[in-house]
Amino acid sequence: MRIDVVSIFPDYLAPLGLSLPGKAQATGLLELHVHDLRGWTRDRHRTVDDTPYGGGAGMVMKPEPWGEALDELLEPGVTLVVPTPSGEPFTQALARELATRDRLLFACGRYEGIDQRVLDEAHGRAEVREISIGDYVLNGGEVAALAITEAVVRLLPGFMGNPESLVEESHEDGLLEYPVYTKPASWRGREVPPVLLSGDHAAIAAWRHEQAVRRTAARRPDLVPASVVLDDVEVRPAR
Ligand SMILES: Nc1cc(-c2ccc3ccn(Cc4ccccc4)c3c2)n[nH]1
Repeated sequence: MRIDVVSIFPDYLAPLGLSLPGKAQATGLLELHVHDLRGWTRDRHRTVDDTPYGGGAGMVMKPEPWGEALDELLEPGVTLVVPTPSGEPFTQALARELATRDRLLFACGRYEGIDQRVLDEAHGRAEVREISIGDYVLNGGEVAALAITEAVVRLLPGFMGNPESLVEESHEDGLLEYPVYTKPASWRGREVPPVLLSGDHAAIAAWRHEQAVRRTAARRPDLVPASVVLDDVEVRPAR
């Protein structure tokens, strides 16, 4: 997979060269290119923003630099990913979908966002996904680009040492992760649940599933499948 990121803060994406994406780059499974949007400005001050039509606080990112950046980078077969507070929710299912693409191009906005005409024009010639990583407001798209990239890259075949670890993890089966333990068996007077030391793999799997269902019911009732009934778990109604 090739990933391109356009931002006015390219250094913000430096962490992509480390840890998981870093390893993937080293093994040639991921090609990462980070670009400074100002490289597509034409004026002496390298202007990327201006006041909003219709008034209001803040500034809006000008269409011209983005238009020229996308002219160069949004080639056929590239999926444009635009982080935004008003986007479709980023989920594990969406991460799996994006992991099937050959190329992703992240347009990281700042200020109050990117002139809408840039996105409208892009829709006419590419797959454009406007994505929110949560119901909170960031100052720009870079943090979202880092999060989406990490969630996608770890799903690509060959990137994770043990692909088995992807199968039973949080949200893959629609449930939250069960609690995990490691040595020592006793720590500050707290013991590891005995079933985990039993060697009974069927009992361990059953215990882990029940723990995942209980934790999901308690913390994310919105994720609990309707078919599951738990008589002794307090399920707080969704707010
Ligand atoms: N999940 C999520 C994504 C973002 C996000 C993404 C890109 C941008 C570009 C500018 N801003 C700031 C902004 C604040 C308010 C209204 C509109 C834009 C961004 C925020 N916040 N939260």
